[in-house]
Amino acid sequence: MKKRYIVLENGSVYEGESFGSDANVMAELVFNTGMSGYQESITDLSYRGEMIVFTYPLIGNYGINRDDFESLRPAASAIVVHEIARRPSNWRQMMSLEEWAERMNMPGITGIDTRALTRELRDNGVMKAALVNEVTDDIFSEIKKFVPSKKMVADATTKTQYQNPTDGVSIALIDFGLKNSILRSLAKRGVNVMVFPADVDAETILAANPDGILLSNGPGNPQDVAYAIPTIQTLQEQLPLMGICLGHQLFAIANGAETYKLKFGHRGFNHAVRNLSKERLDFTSQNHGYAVNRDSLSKTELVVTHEEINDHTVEGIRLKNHHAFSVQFHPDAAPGPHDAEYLFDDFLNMIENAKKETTQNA
Ligand SMILES: NC(=O)CC[C@H](N)C(=O)O
Repeated sequence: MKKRYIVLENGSVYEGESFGSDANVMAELVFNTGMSGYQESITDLSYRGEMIVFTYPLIGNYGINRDDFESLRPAASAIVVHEIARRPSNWRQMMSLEEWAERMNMPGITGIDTRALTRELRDNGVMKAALVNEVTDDIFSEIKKFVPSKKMVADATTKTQYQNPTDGVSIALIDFGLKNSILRSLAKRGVNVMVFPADVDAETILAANPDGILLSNGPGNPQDVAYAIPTIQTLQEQLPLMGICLGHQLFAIANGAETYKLKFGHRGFNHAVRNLSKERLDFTSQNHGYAVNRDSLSKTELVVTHEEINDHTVEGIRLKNHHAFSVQFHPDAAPGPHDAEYLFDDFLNMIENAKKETTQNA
């Protein structure tokens, strides 16, 4: 195997061995604490522009299967592992992670002390980094100069509108880089899903006559998706609305709140979240580097509904006097626990109640 290096913007260099593509890449280096679920994470479009360090020491031990894709190609820029499994074994396995990385041209590095690397990221915060074949003299200045794309959502979203038609309730899903498991969660509930590109306007959505609006997860900084804000503002006045992850952050911004970048984010699936109204704790699947600023909520009509139990960051909000709420975590799970899936049912109930109110007031 060929030697490869991870070079961090703070000057640290880690040596390992290449798998998959040996192209040089620059991205933000983040860590994921899931003990499994690498296939879902690597293909989750929210990871665009990010290189994932897996803290679990053996990655790839059950290979790649047909069912767990969150999108059909790798979304992460590269992956960093302590040890890539050489002999994966699982009844669902189609091929090894290594083989898939090669086919998909995804760069990877193995043989890294991921514990030391993660500690660096925890102490310093997430950093820009390069995965390279050679540590050149000018690599550090190149990393410093590297600016992550502000068009990640535009690159991840669907280019055309499409539908998963059923006779059920109709939900317009705005795709900021959606995970397949959101579609799976809606399909399981018989929802007629209409998926729209991220830059859709409110008129186009309203013309399709949906019963509710769902804002998906997605990559990058929510402040780079300012073009979606007027659409959200118009739609929340007319229809029940739910937001997930990036969709949650955009819903917050649309209502006057602010977002900020977390030091090292939440990426894993053992993040316990308290539902403040039900006094209920759920283990949740998370993948976010930004969060809603709690202090900024005081000047809005938003209330906090969920918080992370360790760092108390805002994990859910709702809009007073409206059928509209959002969560920072993934009720669709994948990877991770299904504790929070009830939120899709809450949303469908909300849509039912809103319909009843409209009929009563008519
Ligand atoms: N999973 C997501 O939707 C992530 C939202 C946003 N890109 C963040 O990192 O905070």
